[in-house]
Amino acid sequence: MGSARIAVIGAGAWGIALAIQAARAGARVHLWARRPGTLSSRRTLPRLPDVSLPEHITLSADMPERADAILFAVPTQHLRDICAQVPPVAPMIACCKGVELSTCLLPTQIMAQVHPTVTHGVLSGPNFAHEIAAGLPAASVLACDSAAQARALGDLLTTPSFRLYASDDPTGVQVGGAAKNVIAIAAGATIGAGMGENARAALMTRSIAELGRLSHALGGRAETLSGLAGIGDLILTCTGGASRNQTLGLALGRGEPLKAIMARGGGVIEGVTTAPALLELARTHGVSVPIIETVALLLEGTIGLSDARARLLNRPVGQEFARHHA
Ligand SMILES: NC(=O)c1ccc[n+]([C@@H]2O[C@H](COP(=O)([O-])OP(=O)(O)OC[C@H]3O[C@@H](n4cnc5c(N)ncnc54)[C@H](O)[C@@H]3O)[C@@H](O)[C@H]2O)c1
Ligand SMILES: O=P(O)(O)OC[C@H](O)CO
Repeated sequence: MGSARIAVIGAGAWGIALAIQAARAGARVHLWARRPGTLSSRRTLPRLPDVSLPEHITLSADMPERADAILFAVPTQHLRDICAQVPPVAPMIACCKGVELSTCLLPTQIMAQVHPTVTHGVLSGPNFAHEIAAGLPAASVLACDSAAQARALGDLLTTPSFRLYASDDPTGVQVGGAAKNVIAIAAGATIGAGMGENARAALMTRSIAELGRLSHALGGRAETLSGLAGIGDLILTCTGGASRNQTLGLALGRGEPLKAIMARGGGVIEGVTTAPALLELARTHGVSVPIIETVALLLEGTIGLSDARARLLNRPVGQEFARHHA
């Protein structure tokens, strides 16, 4: 059998990094861009200034006609529209991290509605695009309903520097990927407002309980949140300086208005649209998510920073882990 054919849909920072990684793993790569424009001529993106797209990666505004796997690296809010333009010729893997605001659906659920006949999976974990593009060591998770299918798809992208672990819990993996962006906004705001690193560590740790409850209520597993797509990505996004979500939180914590921060651009900041969607999802399932709720209220302007701080600090202090009853 010849080399695998991988289609990457979306030529932003993450799409380019994934295309480079797929080529590094030996695949023939078709990278779809909405507007190839200057990327075609210069083979580089302002958001990834040290990276140039290898010539053997095909960059095109045409959708792929054949592939062994199709990776979607587009903003979650546009996944449905873009997915509908892609022919269902291969398993589809969501590489975006978020929840659709209009439906409260996770990326694989959106893809399953649009193209019910193909396999759906998700790739998520602690991965900054510029480091993956540079070939620095990293690990991530590829989840499908079937672990064997996840393993087979993961093998298409795995190299010694990019270790893809298989999971059969796409729901837990997607809750982790979506929610860590919201928690990173809170973590940034904690630091920006001068509350200190102890506070940030407490917030990150307590969020794991929140995300575990949500995953469980949606049919996923709480333990998935202790893996790469949960705690792993939470650590990276809440503490790594390159995170857009954390950077937005830092500015909010310093008192900058959301509108002014968003006007600066700098790429998609998924936590802003995901916070209200996750909150609605949690309310629908009767799950208590105080950190996510506080971020959502802060972003919509219903509460200010001092109210946000008070909401979290004035909650009753309970038992850290409730004993499980048989
Ligand atoms: N950048 C990272 O380090 C990284 C890592 C892992 C996952 N992700 C996830 O990947 C997804 C994409 O992030 P990114 O960093 O590549 O973003 P980016 O801002 O670099 O690029 C966004 C991409 O979406 C496309 N796009 C923008 N608006 C659109 C619209 N209206 N309709 C259709 N397409 C549109 C752009 O053309 C571009 O290809 C997000 O869900 C993000 O959370 C990013
Ligand atoms: O820059 P962020 O905050 O969107 O985070 C990027 C990746 O999701 C980190 O895994």
